[in-house]
Amino acid sequence: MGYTLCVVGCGTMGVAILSGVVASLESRSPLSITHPKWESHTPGTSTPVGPLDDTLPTRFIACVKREDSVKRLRAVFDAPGGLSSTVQIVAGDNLNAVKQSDVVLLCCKPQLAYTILSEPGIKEALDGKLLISILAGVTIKQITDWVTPTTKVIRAMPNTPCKIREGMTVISTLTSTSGSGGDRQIILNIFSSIGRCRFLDEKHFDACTALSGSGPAFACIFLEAMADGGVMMGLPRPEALELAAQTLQGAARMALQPGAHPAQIKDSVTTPGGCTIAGLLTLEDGRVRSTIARAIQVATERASELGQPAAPR
Ligand SMILES: NC(=O)C1=CN([C@@H]2O[C@H](COP(=O)(O)OP(=O)(O)OC[C@H]3O[C@@H](n4cnc5c(N)ncnc54)[C@H](OP(=O)(O)O)[C@@H]3O)[C@@H](O)[C@H]2O)C=CC1
Ligand SMILES: O=C(O)[C@@H]1CCC=N1
Repeated sequence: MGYTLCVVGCGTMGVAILSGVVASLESRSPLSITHPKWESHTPGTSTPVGPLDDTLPTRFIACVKREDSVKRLRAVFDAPGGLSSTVQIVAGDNLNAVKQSDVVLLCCKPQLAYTILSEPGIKEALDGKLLISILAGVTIKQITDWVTPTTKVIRAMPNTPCKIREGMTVISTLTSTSGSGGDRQIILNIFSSIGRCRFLDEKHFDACTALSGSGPAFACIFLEAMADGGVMMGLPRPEALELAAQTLQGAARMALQPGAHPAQIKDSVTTPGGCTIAGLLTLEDGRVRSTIARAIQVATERASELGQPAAPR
């Protein structure tokens, strides 16, 4: 019942995904999370208290490189409401973790993927398992070439709001077999528990990486700039940030309503001769639309380079 999910390279995104998935499981009732065991540690308890289907993880392992990072993750997971009892954290032992897992989430830097997958025994430990890569710029074909043919390689592009279960994840599978049946359900269950998720052809992945993967950073620049404007006009900083963040959230939620369109939302705010049109014209004078759109274009082009060997300079 349930399965073990291992995050290899548990940094910013690994933490975001694990936090979201475990929080999602904890919000279900009755809940069954297996407290992890590790060879050199006292075995933890495993006390399922209710039914779970096989497409949900019940045990979690987070792998990092440095002992320092174990401490850092402990601080994250030991925080009030943290996940210390449900997530086993290990440094420098990817092989053991992968061996004990059914599904592996690869969350290291793109340039480390080959090195990690080439560690002795890893390929064999991945035999027949689901390997989900969130690496920017590294293709399914590249990863497939680095593992054995029985490993089912999936590509996903999540974003940091997964941490609060407001993520956007795009998923791609190269073949119908690697994304079929139970596997598809496993992937959907992981990523739909931490936000929205949709399947898209891999050819769109670099654009998705730029738009939704990098997007929280771009959105926060806009958010900060709005708040700065409020501060310039005398608003206290905390209130300015709250107003900006909630306004962006509200507008985004309206845009996600069925049949909604951002132009219609904009127009509905824009009273003829009013203050909104005055502000909008200033934004247009600053070429805000093409600047933002070009940022996505440039980020897409850069994403496509990330999985490639560095060109000589
Ligand atoms: N940041 C983002 O918003 C997004 C990132 N991505 C992709 O996610 C991936 C991770 O990004 P991010 O989370 O920001 O990166 P981080 O640098 O925060 O995390 C990388 C992690 O990999 C660990 N690591 C390094 N070497 C090894 C190793 N040999 N074995 C196991 N773990 C190792 C590091 O451990 P240690 O701390 O010990 O060094 C670190 O915890 C990237 O490929 C990126 O393209 C995708 C979508 C969004
Ligand atoms: O900046 C990056 O390369 C990663 C990928 C998407 C978000 N962060």
